[in-house]
Amino acid sequence: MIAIKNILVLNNFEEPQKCKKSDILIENNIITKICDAGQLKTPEGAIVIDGTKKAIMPGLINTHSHIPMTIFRGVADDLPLMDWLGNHIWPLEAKLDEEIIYAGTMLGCMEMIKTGTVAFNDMYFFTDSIIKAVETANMRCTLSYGLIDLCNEEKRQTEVKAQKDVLNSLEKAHNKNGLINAAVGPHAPYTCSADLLQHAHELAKEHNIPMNIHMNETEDEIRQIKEKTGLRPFEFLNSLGVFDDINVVAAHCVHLSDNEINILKEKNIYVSHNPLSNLKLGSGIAPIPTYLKDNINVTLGTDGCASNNNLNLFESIKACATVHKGVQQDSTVVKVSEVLNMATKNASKALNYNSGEIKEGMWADLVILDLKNPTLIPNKNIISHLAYSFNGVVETVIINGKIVLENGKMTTMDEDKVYEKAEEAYLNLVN
Ligand SMILES: C[C@H]1O[C@@H](n2cnc3c(O)ncnc32)[C@H](O)[C@@H]1O
Ligand SMILES: [Zn+2]
Repeated sequence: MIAIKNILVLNNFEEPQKCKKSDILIENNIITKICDAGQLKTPEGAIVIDGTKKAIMPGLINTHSHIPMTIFRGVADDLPLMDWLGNHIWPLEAKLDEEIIYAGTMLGCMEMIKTGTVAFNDMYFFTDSIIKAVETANMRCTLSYGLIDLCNEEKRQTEVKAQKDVLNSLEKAHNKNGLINAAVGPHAPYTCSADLLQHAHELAKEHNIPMNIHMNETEDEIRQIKEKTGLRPFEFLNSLGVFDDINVVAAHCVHLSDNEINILKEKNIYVSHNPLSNLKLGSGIAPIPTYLKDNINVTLGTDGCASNNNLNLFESIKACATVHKGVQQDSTVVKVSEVLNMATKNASKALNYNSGEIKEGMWADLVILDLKNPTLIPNKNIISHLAYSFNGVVETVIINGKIVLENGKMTTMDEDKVYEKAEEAYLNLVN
């Protein structure tokens, strides 16, 4: 049990004036009580956190990452997507092994936790190593294996077999404490055959799990699909039935026609907006204000550390809250509450979680901020600061009712060892 006393609860992004100091009780992995400050009787044996001069917010949820790619930080800067992937990232990924993946995932979990992220939706390879690291870190996640067949029948068969093993591992991991969840991850329309996309869709439906896919990131890939199929990517996948009856998290969604935006609406597709990756790779800027007007579900992601180059979701929040104002020359678009909801409750809905808000009965996935932080002062407008000024350095993080970061220190891992292993992994990757 954890009792948090006299803390400012940031549970209403729309009406910041209604946020007040309260006491919170966590039992097992659930928030069981929220009451006025001073009203909670501390249960015997509870860990007590004094929340004076602190605030608590829902933990952030990153809906698009490639967590082991922390090891790729800085390896291929200032290149466009296809050159970056084909000539730099994929050749290096051919050298990956279980140790590199484990080291990269440990570093990624540490970075996310220290910057207030409690859960992430990931697509990568070597899923067993990722599971091992995430279990050590005690993070919540939805993991998918990146399916790529480049329209080659032999490769498709290997991918289908690998996918089966991955789902078995993920099911076992999920059964331990529910922290690890499965998704299917066809990489993108330009790397997957129609058969592979349909196979992934069938699996998602059969297992009642989401699909995680890169969509319409660049004009170049859209041209490729149009040449091959006569249709734009969303139209092509829709014609295959790939969006039917499942939750789809579509990363990027930078360049969409009006008809494709209608497909987003009709099929209730969740957009994972990755503004910093799109800016760095020169891909473009997604029309988020249009999506918001159309009531499309928008969430936020970082993408991997070779295109961002960090996993601090507060940076993506600020980018999202500012870049669209500049592009549209309209400072009223993408409001603070909208962008904070993207990183919390919208993401929770996309991934079928019970978090993203601070309410009785919800999972205890929470982040405590020390208000004695220069980027949060004056302490008056904290919710505005979360979007525009906060540097992301959080004090305490609770995931599934367990304290994983305490006064800025990881409780689940030896930080120096993680840094050392990540340096070693980098050398093994590039040499
Ligand atoms: C899982 C595979 O996805 C690759 N990847 C990482 N970031 C991106 C991106 O922005 N667009 C397309 N593909 C991406 C990663 O390197 C793996 O190969
Ligand atoms: Zn990506």
